[in-house]
Amino acid sequence: MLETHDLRKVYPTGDEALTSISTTIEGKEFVAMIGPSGAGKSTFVRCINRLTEPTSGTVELDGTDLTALSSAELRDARRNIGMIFQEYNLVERLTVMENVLSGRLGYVSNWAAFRRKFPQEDIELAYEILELVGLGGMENKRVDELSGGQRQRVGIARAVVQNPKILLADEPTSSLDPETSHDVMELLTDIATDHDIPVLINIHEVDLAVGYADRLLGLHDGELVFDGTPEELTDDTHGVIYRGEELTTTEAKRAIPAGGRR
Ligand SMILES: Nc1ncnc2c1ncn2[C@@H]1O[C@H](COP(=O)(O)OP(=O)(O)OP(=O)(O)O)[C@@H](O)[C@H]1O
Repeated sequence: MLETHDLRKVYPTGDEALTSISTTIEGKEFVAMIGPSGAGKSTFVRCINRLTEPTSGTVELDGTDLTALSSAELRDARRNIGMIFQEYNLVERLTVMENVLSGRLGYVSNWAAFRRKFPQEDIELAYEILELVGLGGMENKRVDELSGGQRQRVGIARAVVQNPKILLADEPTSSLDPETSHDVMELLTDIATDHDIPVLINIHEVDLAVGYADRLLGLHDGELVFDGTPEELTDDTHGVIYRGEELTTTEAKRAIPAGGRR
């Protein structure tokens, strides 16, 4: 279970990207964070694994406060957090298999990691996950020979091979065409369900969020102003998230978290 308490981020420029975000994500939930450009979606996702250092507040993963860890401890803890990036963050000149296995680097000794020697069971797991993401038989292809959608599948496979406790995705569909975006969202849904891993993504396309997520978190100006199901995203709540409007109906107010805009 992931829990954030009063998570706040102020960048050195003085921009307050997150005000005080408290929320919980658990089970096999597929959660999509939505909101206008600059609302703080990316900052929130990146604060969870401290790719961006939060200014204050805590992030607990299964009871461990990640914000209190030393950098060595954080390296170990990050094994539990799979991360999928907008621009894939793959090593282009390496093969699909080498990229996927890099998700196991945190589990092998430094020497084995240096020599890229992985146990047989890691290799078998990687094959299994490549099948799962629809890349069976492509393990020896170089990543720079793949399409954007295939690259993102490699990125997803690399995150899943870690056996993480949560999967985070920072704009996983932004670089993809609409059809491929649907495929990737479907894949993430299947992973949440079949692997029992909660998935948290931040996403621009509201229709994709509504079509696939179990739950939506709406950010406006660094404030969590909506926490509800896709069905609860009405014109009214949409206005709260995207235009900072006040709520007018009681139905909409039900979907606003404690501490959020009322
Ligand atoms: N490295 C940074 N240094 C200073 N300010 C930053 C930095 N990164 C983000 N910000 C600011 O923090 C706020 C939130 O940015 P963030 O990228 O988290 O929003 P977002 O909702 O993900 O936006 P988008 O949908 O456009 O990617 C914005 O005002 C942005 O300008």
